[in-house]
Amino acid sequence: MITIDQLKKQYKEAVVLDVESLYIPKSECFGLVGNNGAGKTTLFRIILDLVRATTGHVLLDGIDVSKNENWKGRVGAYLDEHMLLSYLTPDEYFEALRKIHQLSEEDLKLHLQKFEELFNDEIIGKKKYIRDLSKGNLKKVGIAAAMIGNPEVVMLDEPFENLDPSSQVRLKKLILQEKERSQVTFLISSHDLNHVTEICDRIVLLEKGKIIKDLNEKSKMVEELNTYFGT
Ligand SMILES: Nc1ncnc2c1ncn2[C@@H]1O[C@H](COP(=O)(O)OP(=O)(O)OP(=O)(O)O)[C@@H](O)[C@H]1O
Repeated sequence: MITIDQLKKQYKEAVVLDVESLYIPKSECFGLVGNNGAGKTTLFRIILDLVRATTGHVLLDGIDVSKNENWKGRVGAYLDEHMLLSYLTPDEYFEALRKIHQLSEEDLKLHLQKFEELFNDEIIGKKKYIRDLSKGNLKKVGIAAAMIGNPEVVMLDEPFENLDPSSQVRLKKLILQEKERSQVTFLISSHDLNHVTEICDRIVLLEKGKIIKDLNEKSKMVEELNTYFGT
């Protein structure tokens, strides 16, 4: 589904990403881990064409994301709060996205029902602007927004960060449900090794922009990552 080939990102002399080759198949739950500055967000931003690679390319089912717009309706993402419209309430924001994705009111209602447990009665109908939400609740709005319109690929940067423990468990359940029900391909970057190893089929470890481990055996994942991070 996603093919990455000879991808390099350089800022002046500094090479911050250098991925020779990476293939992410449909419906894989792909985890990306690495220390601060390893290049995780840069990789996500290049896949979303928010940042242009210095060399190489990212293909989504053969479409070069930097040369063609046709992939955009198939991918949902939440990287940070800059992706939200902070002057709207969550209800207004979801309504705007409903129109963009040309969904019926019933479709949106059904979509938001999936997030009822995660929202914990803090998000919908509260007449609070997005800019005034707590960090965890902001994240919940962003994740729900990323998944509107049944995208085939969902990219989440640090989805567990700032969520309370029960919300973290609810989010894991939701991701696994969506993967089962709709064969969504998830790309998840995280510093939370427990969560990411629990839900991901495969974990790639980045160090200084390079892939140094590509793990897909559950038992080995935990052991190898704990050894690497000294946890
Ligand atoms: N616009 C930019 N100009 C110069 N360097 C940049 C720019 N954007 C990112 N970088 C550098 O690229 C490297 C990778 O950053 P990136 O944000 O991708 O790391 P990360 O793995 O997501 O880190 P973290 O875990 O801290 O979020 C860092 O050294 C960062 O300083």
